[in-house]
Amino acid sequence: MNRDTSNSVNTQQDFSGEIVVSIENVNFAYELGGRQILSGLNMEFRRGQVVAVMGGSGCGKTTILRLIGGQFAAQSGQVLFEGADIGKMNSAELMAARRRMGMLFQFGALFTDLSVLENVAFPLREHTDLTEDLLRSLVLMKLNAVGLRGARDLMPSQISGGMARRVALARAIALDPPLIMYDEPFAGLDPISLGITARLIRDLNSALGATSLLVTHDVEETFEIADYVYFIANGRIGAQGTPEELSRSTDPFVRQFLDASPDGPVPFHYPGQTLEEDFGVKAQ
Ligand SMILES: Nc1ncnc2c1ncn2[C@@H]1O[C@H](COP(=O)(O)OP(=O)(O)OP(=O)(O)O)[C@@H](O)[C@H]1O
Repeated sequence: MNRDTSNSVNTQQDFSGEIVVSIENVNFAYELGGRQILSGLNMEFRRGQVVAVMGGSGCGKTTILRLIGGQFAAQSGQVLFEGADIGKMNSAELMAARRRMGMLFQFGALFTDLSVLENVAFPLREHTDLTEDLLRSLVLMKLNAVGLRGARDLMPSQISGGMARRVALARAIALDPPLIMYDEPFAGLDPISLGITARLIRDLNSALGATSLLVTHDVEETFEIADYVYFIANGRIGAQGTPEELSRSTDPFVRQFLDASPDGPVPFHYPGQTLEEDFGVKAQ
């Protein structure tokens, strides 16, 4: 399937916030493997928005986060963060840009030998010269925001998975970043923790006046909190729109996702050799 935005759910983003991240005509392939992962990709992330990036396994969602974080550079096109081209930054500029991005990785690992308080203090100790008193107050404010001020002295082994995710969230926002990127923030959470985490992502984004970029498979929770959703397929935007627009869509690609159907335009097989080439038989 080879789609672009022009034949997908046809909407214009009408959010007034300034553009924080802009992905313009990006083409990307990893050196290893050589397969084209992103092809002429265009996306915009505006201030104040919670934007979800969804799509099948291996379609390139995490790769998009890596290009924004500057871990990899696009072969062509631009990834702009606050107007500056991430791919052209030197290492000092990249470090400064990354300080303005909060990142919560899949299963947001905490440092197991540091207390909850010290986990959240970590980025502040790394990047600022705050006095101990000020640092402690800031950390307690972040822990308060995620409802875990009382858990400050516990070690990661003493808290639940849902609580650990909230501590990781507090750590991701410790430096008040204008951009927060979440890679599968709901993975492995029970339904209650999942709901709490989703609501926190929305509330923290509003409280910080930030932009949140969410890579996720969880349609229901995501559609509750996102302002805008991009569906990726074959390295391009397969569909985009507000959750309301997408929910009403009859596009087979969108429906396959929303209805979680195994059959549809999104292929089950990773691209590769044909059955005939591998087994010497013709597929029926
Ligand atoms: N460092 C790497 N080197 C080579 N290929 C890679 C590398 N990282 C990812 N890939 C490949 O790039 C493609 C996109 O990977 P990516 O992790 O961005 O997908 P994804 O949409 O986040 O998938 P999932 O939802 O399963 O996490 C995959 O086919 C993967 O095998």
